[in-house]
Amino acid sequence: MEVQQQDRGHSKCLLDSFGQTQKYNPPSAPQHTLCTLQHHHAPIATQNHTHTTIDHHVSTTPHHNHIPSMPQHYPPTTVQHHTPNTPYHDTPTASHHHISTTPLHHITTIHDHQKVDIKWTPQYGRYLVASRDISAGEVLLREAPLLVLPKLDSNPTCLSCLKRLKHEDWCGCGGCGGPLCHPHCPGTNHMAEECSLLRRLGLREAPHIDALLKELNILIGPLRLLLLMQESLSAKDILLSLESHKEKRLKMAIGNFIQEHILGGLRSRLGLEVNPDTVHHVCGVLDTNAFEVSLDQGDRGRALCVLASMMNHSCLPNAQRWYSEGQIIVQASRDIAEGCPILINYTQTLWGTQARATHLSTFKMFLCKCERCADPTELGSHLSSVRCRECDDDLLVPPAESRGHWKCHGCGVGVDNDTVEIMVRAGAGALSKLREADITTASLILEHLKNILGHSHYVVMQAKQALLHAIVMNSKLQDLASEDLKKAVYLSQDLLDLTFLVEPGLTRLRGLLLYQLAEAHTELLGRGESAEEHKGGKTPKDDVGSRKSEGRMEKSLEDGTSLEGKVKKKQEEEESRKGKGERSQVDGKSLKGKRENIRGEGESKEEKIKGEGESKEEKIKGKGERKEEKIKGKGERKEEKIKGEGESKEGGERRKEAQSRDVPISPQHIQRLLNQVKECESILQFDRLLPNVQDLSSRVQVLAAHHLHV
Ligand SMILES: C[S@@+](CC[C@H](N)C(=O)[O-])C[C@H]1O[C@@H](n2cnc3c(N)ncnc32)[C@H](O)[C@@H]1O
Repeated sequence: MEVQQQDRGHSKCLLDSFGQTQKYNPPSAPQHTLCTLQHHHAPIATQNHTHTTIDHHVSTTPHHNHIPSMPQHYPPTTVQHHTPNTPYHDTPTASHHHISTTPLHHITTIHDHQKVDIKWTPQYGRYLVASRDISAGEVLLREAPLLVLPKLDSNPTCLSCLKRLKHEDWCGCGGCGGPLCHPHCPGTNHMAEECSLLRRLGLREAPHIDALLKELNILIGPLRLLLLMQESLSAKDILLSLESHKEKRLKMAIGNFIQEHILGGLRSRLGLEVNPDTVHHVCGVLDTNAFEVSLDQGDRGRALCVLASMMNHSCLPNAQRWYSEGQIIVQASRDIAEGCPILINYTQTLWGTQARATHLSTFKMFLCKCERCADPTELGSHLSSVRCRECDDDLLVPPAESRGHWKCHGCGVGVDNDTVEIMVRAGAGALSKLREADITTASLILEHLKNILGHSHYVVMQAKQALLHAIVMNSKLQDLASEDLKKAVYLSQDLLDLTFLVEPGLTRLRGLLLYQLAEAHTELLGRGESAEEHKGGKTPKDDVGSRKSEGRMEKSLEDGTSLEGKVKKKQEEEESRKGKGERSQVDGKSLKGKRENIRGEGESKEEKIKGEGESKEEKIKGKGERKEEKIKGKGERKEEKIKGEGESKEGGERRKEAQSRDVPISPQHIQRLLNQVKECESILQFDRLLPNVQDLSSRVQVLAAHHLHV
């Protein structure tokens, strides 16, 4: 496709041949999606003028007990109020607010099997609920985004297909000079109107100037939204109805940034006459509602999906989203009963409570009050707890109140928040070095972090994840020592245990960990070796074993505070919660069967509870030994600290011993591996990793045929 100059004096965009009615309409999007909004065209402002006027008034001022106004030209429907059998207990039940949810409703009804409704409460705003019982793994909705945008960072990104480009390695659009991956890029996102406005930035004249690319990067999102609003009344109505937290943001640093750089940039650099209110609103809409997505080619971008953006947040979610073939897919990760909210995680599973709270209050303007946030131990995972330097044996647990002291369960010492923050910051600094680290470096950093923060902290867990990644994803497994492969097996099992507490269900993280576990195990089995199993055998002390430090180890399973106790309790809770779920049958399989699959790896509940590292009996026996070790070990540990080993000598030796011990391959090993790969394949069905999983699955079949003689 050739880039041509237009008569009017501004360039014709590469994508002109797609025509106006195709704008923002991803090729694979079904006809009945939001993209049909393009039928309602408003005239496009002429670009011959020095200033283009985009002047929308934002009428969505959030108000107490007042539902944000929605477009009027749709028949109003009644908002359903939340029923009290859900985590949203404070929902009003008496009052009846009326709201036109129709633009959103319109989207929900386009689906053959409508599974979601929209509800509203003053505290939570609008949110999606399941309109019938849903089983884990079910797809709840698919939606083509209204807009797709580059990710907010300074790297050049193809304006049309959003491919991330190497710094000097891109061609400039013949019109505006903006980055494109190829003159014939098949993407559909860089449109004529945008192209002619961006020309004023001067990228054609100075294409590789960092400052200009950064400017482009911050302006492109709001600009695309403003152009869409100008072009389509329906889109405008919908966008104005989305939450932006404009009023709150105006009082914050982000408000000043938008005023100065975005409003200023749109006006002075692109020559647009824009209403400040509208600009603040669209920026807020993007920050509040757009999802960061992994695009099909693997690059990151932002997608604004109207219906999916109605999902509220929980740090203990029951749903997750994927982006595949130009659509957002929302999938239940756990069973969801009719009327219950569909909740996704706006943050990361492996972040501690303070990190999650900072993100949510800064970018999403709310404080999460979920079960995990309310529990200082984070559901027994101790992801935020740090190593107590005083007694060296136990963990400092965060205070229930934000101002209180962190308390050690073992020696009772109290430490203030600032001290802990310094420790965490020191640890988090080391994490950045882990991104591209090789196995040796990643192992060293992990040991260093354990030494600073203890074994359970989220920074340490992220380091474990990075080491696992370095072993399984960044290396040729055939070239690795069996030691490293066994390490990968232990790390993935440890992280799987953690997800059972803080992210139960059929989640991407579980799928990824199962994949990594199975890859490492398959390579080992191919060598005629096996890793010491998590259940049945003992896990090395520095992994699951040591996450329950001595103090906590002394607690029995029954009191529910040890890791096993939590896991057991969780399983029991799931069991009783699922009692009702038994009635629902999917593919002839009971939910119980599914649950076993979730908990997975083909083992019985009994095995799981008892098998997470050691039997109860061993624990009781171990108690005495540990006490003894504790007394005698103080001196040793001091010495070890100086040496900076970060784990007890015995622990290290036990780990090495466990890793190098020959474990005979049994049919159970093979069966478990088959189950893991099968589960992983079903979890990652929308993930870009799927081809790798399918390849692994074939290799496991061959291995199974060999070992099971089938
Ligand atoms: C993507 S929107 C979700 C839809 C939104 N509730 C609405 O009415 O438009 C994100 C916003 O929803 C609200 N929200 C989401 N999860 C919440 C939660 N767990 N508690 C309180 N507010 C929440 C916050 O205002 C947040 O900025």
